[in-house]
Formats: sequence, structure tokens, C-alpha cells
Amino acid sequence: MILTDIEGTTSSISFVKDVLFPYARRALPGFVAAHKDDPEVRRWLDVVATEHGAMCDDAMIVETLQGWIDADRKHTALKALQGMIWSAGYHDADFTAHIYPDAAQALPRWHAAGETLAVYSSGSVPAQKLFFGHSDAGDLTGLVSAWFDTEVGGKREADSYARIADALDAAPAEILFLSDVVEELDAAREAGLRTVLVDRREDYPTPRDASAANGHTRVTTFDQIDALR
Ligand SMILES: CSCCC(=O)C(=O)COP(=O)(O)O
Ligand SMILES: [Mg+2]
Repeated sequence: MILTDIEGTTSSISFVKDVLFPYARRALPGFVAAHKDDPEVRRWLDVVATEHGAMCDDAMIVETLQGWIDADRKHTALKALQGMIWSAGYHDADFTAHIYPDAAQALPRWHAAGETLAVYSSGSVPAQKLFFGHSDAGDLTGLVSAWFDTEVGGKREADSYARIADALDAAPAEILFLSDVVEELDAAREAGLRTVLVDRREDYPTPRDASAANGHTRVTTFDQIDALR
């Protein structure tokens, strides 16, 4: 069973930072003005307001969210709202989601070999489905059996991986977790998962050496994972 991260693992960090985040930042004021009374939108805006001290209007909430985008905060409320905003971008074909060619080839190969594939990303589950559904390699959602976001817990917390193993009805050691972030891999290993550091030169120009990899098996492309499954 393979559990994969998205940004920096299946797909480039620069697509997320240079395409998705600026799109959400620009669209946020208009999106909030148009949808502030939709219950699902209001719920997340109120979460932001509460964190901001409760006494804040929608303009202040928008400013807070834009600050969180600039700081790359992986906050569940921000990620839920970003997912709703990106939906228009994908449906209007403003962009398709980047996927590394080696990942676009490996995922169907693993799926065809009977491997169960799951995704765990800070992006909300709807955003993950949009991402895989509108990738450069077409609709890949049919390859993925389960989707997890930070509603299951933070990616640097071991308990999140224990919950994911439970949800997948798998022993932790049956799951191979792929990520570009060593702290996420540390948390997964603490929960008993097997781990692989995906250390792509396009995202990380300086290779992470053995000490930076902190004992996690290190690969630079998905092809190298075939031998580890
Ligand atoms: C899949 S939604 C776009 C990516 C995103 O917003 C994000 O925060 C990705 O973080 P990851 O956990 O996949 O590194
Ligand atoms: Mg990542």
C-alpha cells in the first residue's frame, strides 16, 4: 500500500507556489464577497475569525488568509477555501495540475500491479481530487482509493499516520509513505509506517545527504521506488 504526499513529491513545489497560490490570493476577495453566506464557506471564515480574536470583519479575514498564503501556512480552513477557489480555475482550464512524468507513469503501473494507492496532503480532499482530476497527465483520480487531508491531523504528528492506517484497515508497516519533507517522514516512521524521502532536484537543488535524510530511504524519482515496494 502506498501513501503519497503531493507538493514536492508527485508534483512540483513551483506549480503550487507560482500558479495555485497566486490564483487563490487574487480570487479570494471576490470569492468571499460572492460566497460569504454559503454555510460551508461561512464555517471556515468563522474559524479564521475565531483564531484572529473573533472581532474581525470579512475584509480582515481576507487579509489574514492572504497573509497565510504568503507564509505557506498549512491551515485546514485556508486549505478548504483554497480548494473551493481552485475549482473555478480547473474548470475554466486556466491551468492543469503539474505531475512529474515519472510519477504519472509509476502510479498507473503500481495500480495495475494491484497496489492500493492513497494520498495524504495538506491540500483539502476536494483540492486533491481536483488536482489529480485535472493533471497534466489527465484524470488520475481512478487510481486513488483513499484521500486524507489535515482533518485527520497534522502531517508532522505520528497520530495522524496511525489514524490513516486504521482508516485503511492496514497495519502501519504495510504502508509505504512518500514525502519530500523529512519531519513528515519522521512522524510516519514513529507510527510504524515505512518511509521514502523523495528528493527531487527540481524542488531541492541541493541533495539532502544521509544526515539530512535522517535514516529515510532517499530517491530522486518514482522509478526508484519500484524496488522498495
Ligand atoms: C493538492 S492541493 C495543492 C497543494 C497544497 O495546497 C498544499 O499545501 C500541498 O501540501 P503537501 O502536503 O501536498 O506537500
Ligand atoms: Mg510535500
